[in-house]
Amino acid sequence: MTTLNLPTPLALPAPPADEPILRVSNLTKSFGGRTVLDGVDFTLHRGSVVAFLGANGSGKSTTLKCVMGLETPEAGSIQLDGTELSNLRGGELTRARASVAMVFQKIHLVPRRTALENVCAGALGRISGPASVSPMFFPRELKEEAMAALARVGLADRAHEKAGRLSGGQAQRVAVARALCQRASVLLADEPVSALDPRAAEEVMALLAELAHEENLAVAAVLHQPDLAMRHADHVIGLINGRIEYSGEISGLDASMLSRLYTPNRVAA
Ligand SMILES: Nc1ncnc2c1ncn2[C@@H]1O[C@H](COP(=O)(O)OP(=O)(O)OP(=O)(O)O)[C@@H](O)[C@H]1O
Repeated sequence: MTTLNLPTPLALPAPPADEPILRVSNLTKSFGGRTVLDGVDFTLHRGSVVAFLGANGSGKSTTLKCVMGLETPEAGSIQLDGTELSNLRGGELTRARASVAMVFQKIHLVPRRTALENVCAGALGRISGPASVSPMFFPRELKEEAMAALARVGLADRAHEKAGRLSGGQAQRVAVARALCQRASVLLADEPVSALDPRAAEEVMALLAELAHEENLAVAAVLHQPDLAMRHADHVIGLINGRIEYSGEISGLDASMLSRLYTPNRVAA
C-alpha cells in the first residue's frame, strides 16, 4: 500500500509568532567576478506579501534563487524558521527546503497531465512507493488534498483538464495550488504574472495576497509592475545593482524612489 510519509519535523523549538519565517542577512553573490548581490538583508513574515522591485539585472531573481538553493551565495546567512540552512545537509536540508515553494514566470506544469495530477505532484517530496513514479497510484487522500487546493485557487471545475489546455492565468493558479499541496509555508514567486494579461495578472496577485493573509503564508514576489505591488504587497524591497535601496511600506514608495529604482543598472542584464 502507498504511504504518505510526512517529513519528520526538525527538532527545533517553534519561533515566537512575530519572528520572521525567513531571515536573509548579508547575501552576497557574484558571477564571473562581478558582484550581483552585495549584502542583501530582508525578512519574510507569515501572513504578508513582499514585492521585490528593481530594474533589469538588479538581482531580484538571483536573491530568490539563492534562497531556493538554485544558486549558491558566496556569503550570507539564510535562516528558515530559525534554522541556518548552510548548517543542514542531505535529508535535513531537503526537508527544510520542502517548506519553500517556488512559482516561476514560465509555468512548469506537465502539459499532458491533468490539473489535479500536476497539483498532486507538489506532494512528491513526501510520497514513497508507486505513487512517487506514477499518478495512477496517487492515494485517495492526496487527490482529496489536491482537489481542496484547486478549489482554493478557484479551479475545482478544471481538475480533470489537461494542463496544456489551460489558459496562462489558470495554469499559474494550478502552480499555486501545487505549492499549497506541497504544504509550503513560504512561497517565492519569480515574475509570476509577467506572461499574463492585465486581468489574469491582477487575479493571480490577488490570489497570492489572499493566500498570504488567510492561509498565513509568507509570499515574496518579484514584480515588474509597481502598480500591482501597490495594490497587493504589504512591504516592498527595491534593489539597485544588488543592494537594497528601499525596504518599507508600500505607502513610502514615492515617485522619486520609483524613478531611482528603474534607472538602468550600471551593468544591465
Ligand atoms: N547564471 C548566471 N551567470 C552569469 N550571470 C548571471 C547569472 N544569473 C544572473 N546573472 C547576472 O546577474 C545579474 C542579476 O540578475 P538577476 O536575474 O538576478 O536580475 P533581475 O533583477 O531578476 O533582472 P530581470 O528583471 O531582468 O529578471 C544580471 O546582470 C545577470 O545578467
